Amino acid sequence: MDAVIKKIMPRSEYMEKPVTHRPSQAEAEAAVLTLLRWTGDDPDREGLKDTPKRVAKAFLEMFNGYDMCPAEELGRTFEEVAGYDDMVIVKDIHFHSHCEHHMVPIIGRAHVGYLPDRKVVGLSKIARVVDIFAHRLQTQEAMTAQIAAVIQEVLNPRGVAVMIDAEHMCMAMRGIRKQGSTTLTSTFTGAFKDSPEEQVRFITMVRNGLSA
Ligand SMILES: Nc1nc2c(ncn2[C@@H]2O[C@H](COP(=O)(O)OP(=O)(O)OP(=O)(O)O)[C@@H](O)[C@H]2O)c(=O)[nH]1
Ligand SMILES: [Zn+2]
Repeated sequence: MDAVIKKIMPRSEYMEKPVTHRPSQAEAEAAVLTLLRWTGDDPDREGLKDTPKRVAKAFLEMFNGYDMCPAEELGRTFEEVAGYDDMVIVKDIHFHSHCEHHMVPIIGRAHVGYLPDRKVVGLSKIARVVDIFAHRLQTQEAMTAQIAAVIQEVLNPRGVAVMIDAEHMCMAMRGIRKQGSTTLTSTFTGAFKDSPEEQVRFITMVRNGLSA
């Protein structure tokens, strides 16, 4: 597995744990204090006294995707699946991310399918990969492509399909202020890319829960 990860790392930096040069906790707290002042509030008042510390801690949790390697999650595979080689879809994977433009939430659901080539991966690992990428600053397009690419490269299935349906709070809370508008993105690789029928089957199964 290490060899596989090493092989893909130079090509796909986002698949490894990105190198980060984090500031100190004190620097992070000072930055939050500045932003509190930027809101117009008084950072010295009782209710805000511990907020810089809490926000710095919350950031470590919400952005823990920078400390994890999505390729590693897909390392353990199973081959004893009684010859099953048809589509596997994990749908409705709810996630919270943050847009890289405004650092406000993206709330959505990912649907991930693949066509196994002899081996399958634990279902939870697909959701873990979604979470790792979600816990980094994102655009929806990049997140969709990254999930598909890491599954394709590490698992090497016959094809991968990823669809994301998400609401961007930067469009709801500010700016254009459109509530309830959602964005759909999809990436298809391998047999999904080559075959419109496989794409339709994926979309139908995601939408209906059953194939047509
Ligand atoms: N393509 C894409 N755009 C995004 C995503 N998240 C946020 N955006 C958009 O990024 C754009 C940034 O536009 P800018 O004009 O640089 O910034 P802005 O003045 O804050 O834009 P407004 O949101 O229109 O007020 C906006 O149109 C956002 O809607 C995403 O995941 N994908
Ligand atoms: Zn945004």
